[in-house]
Amino acid sequence: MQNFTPLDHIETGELDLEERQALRRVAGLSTELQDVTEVEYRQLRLERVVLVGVWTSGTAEDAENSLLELKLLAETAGSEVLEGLIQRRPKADPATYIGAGKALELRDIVEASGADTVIADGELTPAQLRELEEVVKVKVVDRTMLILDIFAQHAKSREGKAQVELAQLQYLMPRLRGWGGNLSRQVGGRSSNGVGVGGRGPGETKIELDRRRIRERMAKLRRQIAGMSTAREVTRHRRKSREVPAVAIAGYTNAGKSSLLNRITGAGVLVEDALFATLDPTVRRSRTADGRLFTIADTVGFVRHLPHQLVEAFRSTLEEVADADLILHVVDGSHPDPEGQLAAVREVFGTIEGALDVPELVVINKADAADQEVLDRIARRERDSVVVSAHTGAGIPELLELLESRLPRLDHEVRLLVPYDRGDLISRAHEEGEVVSVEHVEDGTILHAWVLSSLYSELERVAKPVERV
Ligand SMILES: Nc1nc2c(ncn2[C@@H]2O[C@H](COP(=O)(O)OP(=O)(O)OP(=O)(O)O)[C@@H](O)[C@H]2O)c(=O)[nH]1
Ligand SMILES: [Mg+2]
Repeated sequence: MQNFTPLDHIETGELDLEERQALRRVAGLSTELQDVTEVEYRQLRLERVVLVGVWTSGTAEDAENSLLELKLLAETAGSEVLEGLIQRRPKADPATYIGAGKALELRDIVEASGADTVIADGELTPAQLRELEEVVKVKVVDRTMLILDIFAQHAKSREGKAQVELAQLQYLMPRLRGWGGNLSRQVGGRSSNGVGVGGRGPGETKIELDRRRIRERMAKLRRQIAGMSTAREVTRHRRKSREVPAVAIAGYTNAGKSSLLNRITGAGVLVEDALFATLDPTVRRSRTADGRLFTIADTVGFVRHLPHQLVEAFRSTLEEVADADLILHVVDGSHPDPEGQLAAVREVFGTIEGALDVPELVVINKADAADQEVLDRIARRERDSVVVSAHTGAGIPELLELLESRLPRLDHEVRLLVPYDRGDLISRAHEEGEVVSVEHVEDGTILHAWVLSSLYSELERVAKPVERV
């Protein structure tokens, strides 16, 4: 087939399929179907998809990587990928995304493979979606919709859910007119109660809402999100004012950010070989070898062409990164294109105010599975980097050492008599600083410790210097 490059290694594994069918059978026996969560319900719907991409620039390898990532995204959303096709052309066809002739070929492939959905590797205009759908005769979903869908499946917290819904509505708004009479089929999926890929969240029940009501809903969500991020800001401010240094783990999705957090803190954070396993930032407290307290936060993963609606909606979460004292930028050294991942993440950093000013330490992860040559190549390019494996623990001591050397130091030594009614200051010295000794005497506690400047100035105000200790 001229111009169309099938990717034969894109087939979904047999085991995967078996697992899914097993899941389907067991769940189907249950009489409590209405009780299963939306995510579980979603897994009952096995979707068979064909992927299609337009390759306009870059190498053939880039194009393949992009489609392989789309395959992972599709599988993360619960689909079974039947085939992947790429068309080389100077730019996407304004009418049908791929060329008209290729659209017909695609229709034949869809028919022959029994696919029920086509996923296009880009953001399509409403008209392109509609026209391609008319040719191929099955639902067409684009990359943006797919990512929004995954986020909708994974959002757990109230804030995360609100952020995703806002992003979905933003995506939907300009498409309301374009889809016209097709709207309910488009948004609601293919069956009457369908929540297929791209159909979750603002689906059926909201279709009847007119634009004005959607706008109202969006305004309400924005207010809610603003309220929730205020609460977070208060927490963050409190953390800041106590001068506990903050480390943020950021990076491409599936790079191993949560695994690294677990390795460093022993926190039981969900690790999954899935994209966007983490949507709600987890903050943990940890200590350096010399006892200094710091916080370390896991964050939502980034992906190439992260829908701008999502960047917007998740801004408050991403600001966590801009506020940190240090960013651990995790990259998967075993990925075919780690440099591309680093660049994609930095592009998102560029859109968050202040994020580029935060010192960044590149953590090249999955050393156990990566090519030594590739590891060396990245390490040469990224001068401020360390090679680790969250799995085996290799390189973690070096990482911690680097991390410690980058955190604000406890550079004030105090020997003070703290009055008994200020026991809180003693607790803080234990929490934030390094206590050498405490001794209880008649009129207070004699504290000998190393502390940060904030606590130092407060101690200076209320405590009396002592000679001995
Ligand atoms: N071989 C190998 N695999 C790893 C390593 N670290 C993480 N992984 C695997 O990579 C996958 C993703 O790990 P996570 O820690 O969930 O990655 P994440 O960056 O938090 O991913 P998202 O939250 O989805 O963005 C899992 O299957 C991990 O087991 C490593 O050092 N070596
Ligand atoms: Mg994670």
